Amino acid sequence: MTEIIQKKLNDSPAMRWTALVLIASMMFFGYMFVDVMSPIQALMESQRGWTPDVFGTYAASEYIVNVCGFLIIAGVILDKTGIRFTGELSASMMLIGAVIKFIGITEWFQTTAMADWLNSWWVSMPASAKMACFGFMIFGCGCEMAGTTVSKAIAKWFKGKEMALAMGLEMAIARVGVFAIFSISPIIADKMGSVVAPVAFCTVLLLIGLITYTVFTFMDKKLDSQTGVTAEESDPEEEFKFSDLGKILTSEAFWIVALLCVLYYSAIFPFQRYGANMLQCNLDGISAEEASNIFRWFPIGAAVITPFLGNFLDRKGKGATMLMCGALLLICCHLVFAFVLPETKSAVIAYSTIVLLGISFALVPAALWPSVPKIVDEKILGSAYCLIFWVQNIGLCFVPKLIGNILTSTNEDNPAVIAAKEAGADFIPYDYTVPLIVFAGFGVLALIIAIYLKAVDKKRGYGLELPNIK
Ligand SMILES: C[C@H](N)C(=O)N[C@@H](CCCCN)C(=O)O
Repeated sequence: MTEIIQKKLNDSPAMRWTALVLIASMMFFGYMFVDVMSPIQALMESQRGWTPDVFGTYAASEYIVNVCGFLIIAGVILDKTGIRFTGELSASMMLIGAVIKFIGITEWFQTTAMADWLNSWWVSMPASAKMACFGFMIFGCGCEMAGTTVSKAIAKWFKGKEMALAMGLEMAIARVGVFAIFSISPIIADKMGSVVAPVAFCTVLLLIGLITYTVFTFMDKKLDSQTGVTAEESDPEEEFKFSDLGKILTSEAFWIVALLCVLYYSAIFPFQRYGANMLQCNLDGISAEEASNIFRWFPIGAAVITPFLGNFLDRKGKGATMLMCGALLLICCHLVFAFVLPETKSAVIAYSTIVLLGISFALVPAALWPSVPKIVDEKILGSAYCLIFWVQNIGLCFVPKLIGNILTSTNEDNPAVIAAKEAGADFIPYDYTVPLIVFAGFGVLALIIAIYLKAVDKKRGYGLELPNIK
């Protein structure tokens, strides 16, 4: 008897890589929007009165609704409704949040009765900042939900194929987005003479992201029709149930990965906020711009290396070992920044440590996210990703504030800082030793958990050290 083997859409490399480009575009534009204001903080202060404190509140607003439980609901939505609906919902929420933020910072909005009312309470936060925070909260819900949806979509399309490479490429593309917006946001603001222009530009890009994801949903529908997955045919046994959430939360492997994730990322993303300033404080006589130029090798280095490590993971495995190496590198880098750089003030050490930190930032994400499908069932993968993001978002929301407080309190008696403040200097030479030790401490805990994960993997046989390509 002749068996007819039907080729599925994702069996074609051209089709599955096209799908990746379409979904990664949405994240590329999303990551651009996240950081659109970061390089124009000084302009926001002069044009809209956003002090560093207002900026801190604005940055935290991205995560606050997620931390309050939205990501748990997002996981249920993702597993109940699937990647097509959730992706569209996420992209729409990102767009709606962006539009609110755009309106909030326009010249026109500042003249409205609503702005007068918003200015009448919590007066240290201007009306523009309150509206921007509200928009950023909605955007943040959409962006984090999109991040988990994209991971589930890649796991579906690349299962048994180049899954880690695809996840690595998606993250690399997103990091290029951060690099791109850091470069072009000040140029657009300068050319158009307003902080509104870069935000408007990124809002339009989010609309394009919604369109690219919509195109992907047609491809995904076709794939489901080929694999025979339709709403009517789905097996009740295979359907997501609320009790599955309990299964995830009582799984030891889930908590190991979630804790590793929050500890590692707490020493990365919050550090990213202070990194350029830390370099300026530790290297004598360099400007903020020169410090940023050194620091930008960090995300770009990670973007270049992540796909190669993803490819290595697909073919050779060694995921748990990669997590350990990444955490170890992180500790070494933060300790070099804390103790070696202030003594030597060497640009060579600064550059090489930034590159090494970039390698760490490639090793851990490249190994961490493709490991999740190995430890949880596919039907609860969306919830597992969302719950990991939820734990991680708690760290991302509060660690920047913690580091800010530590930086302020450990520099209260610093004569150089006191003198610079009294002179009204633009640049304050902070001593970053204690915050950097705290970052290294997160790395030590992440390393201990990574070692434990490797031991658990050996015992339970999750296959974290095995290649993905079968
Ligand atoms: C900030 C966000 N929650 C996050 O963890 N981002 C990861 C990538 C997660 C996988 C995306 N599909 C990152 O390393 O940027």
